[in-house]
Amino acid sequence: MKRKVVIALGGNAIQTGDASAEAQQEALNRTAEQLVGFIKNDVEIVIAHGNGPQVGNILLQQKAGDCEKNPAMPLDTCGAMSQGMIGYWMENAIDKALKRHGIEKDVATIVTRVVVDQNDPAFENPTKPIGPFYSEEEAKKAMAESGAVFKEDAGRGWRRVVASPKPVSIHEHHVINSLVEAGIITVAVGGGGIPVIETEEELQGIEAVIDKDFAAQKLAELVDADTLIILTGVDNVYINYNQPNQRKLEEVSVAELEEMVKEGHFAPGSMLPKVEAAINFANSKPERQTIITSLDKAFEALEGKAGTIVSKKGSAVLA
Ligand SMILES: Nc1ncnc2c1ncn2[C@@H]1O[C@H](COP(=O)(O)OP(=O)(O)O)[C@@H](O)[C@H]1O
Ligand SMILES: NC(=O)OP(=O)(O)O
Repeated sequence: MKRKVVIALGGNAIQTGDASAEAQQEALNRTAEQLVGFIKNDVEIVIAHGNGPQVGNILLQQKAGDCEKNPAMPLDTCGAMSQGMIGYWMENAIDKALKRHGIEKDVATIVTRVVVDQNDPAFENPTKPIGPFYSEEEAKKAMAESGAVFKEDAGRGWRRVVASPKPVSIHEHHVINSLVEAGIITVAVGGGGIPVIETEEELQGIEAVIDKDFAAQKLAELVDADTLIILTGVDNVYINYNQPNQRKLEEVSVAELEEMVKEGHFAPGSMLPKVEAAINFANSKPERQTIITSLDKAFEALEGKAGTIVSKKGSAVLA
């Protein structure tokens, strides 16, 4: 049986500072080249990606110009725009990479709606940073003028924050699974998916941005993937991160990682959601594993030779 892997791409896979279309497409060309390793080895992949910088910028662009003739779109619709934009760039980048390697395979993007609970406490406490960074002075001025919430983002500056409810279900998961089973490289739950709530009549968009790591975890469960790979800016997860006594996690069990969460080793706005998503997926079935690593190490990690590998039984190897 072929391996089925859901890959969640971190921010640096798409944007490394320069927010222009050219720079983001260039970053995706490099990302696609790394992903070819999976395809060459006959691994079926679903690609999920973030959208924090992009959806924030799209939201800002809504305010430009004549808002009567050119009305601003709400955040859920901006999320859909970011899925289309990044999916389009990703398709181009993957097509080019496949061509360079002489591989014939199709790639498709699914505009994905993700159902959330309208009573999720996240709606009362916005935490998801989107868009550009500001100085404290600029952020406080924008808060006073617009009522939007801005918070300091991990020592990097101030950013707007919006609600980030947990994904409950993924409306298009059957379609996504059909594509993957048909051997099509599938881009899905972009930006964590478009947040919707279920009413009796319809799926209704709601203003929020879902965390892509949690959405990728939910999708990996629903398409019955064997592995969830969370790609980010580091090769491994660390305990005592950035301290003289930091230690790299290689193979780790769910129970061991849960203990480390309790000890406060993982930063809430960055590594903690990844670790939580990793635990949830690995815990969902004994044969499932989650890998957290960098894009460069992704394929090596799938072979068990790199990254932090989380499974139900694990075997904590602290290097
Ligand atoms: N305990 C930890 N171990 C490893 N990295 C950590 C840890 N705590 C925080 N980090 C930081 O979190 C980053 C990942 O979060 P972030 O950049 O927000 O994610 P993304 O790649 O999805 O954009 C890592 O690149 C690293 O700098
Ligand atoms: N939606 C989301 O999780 O985006 P980032 O990964 O860019 O924060």
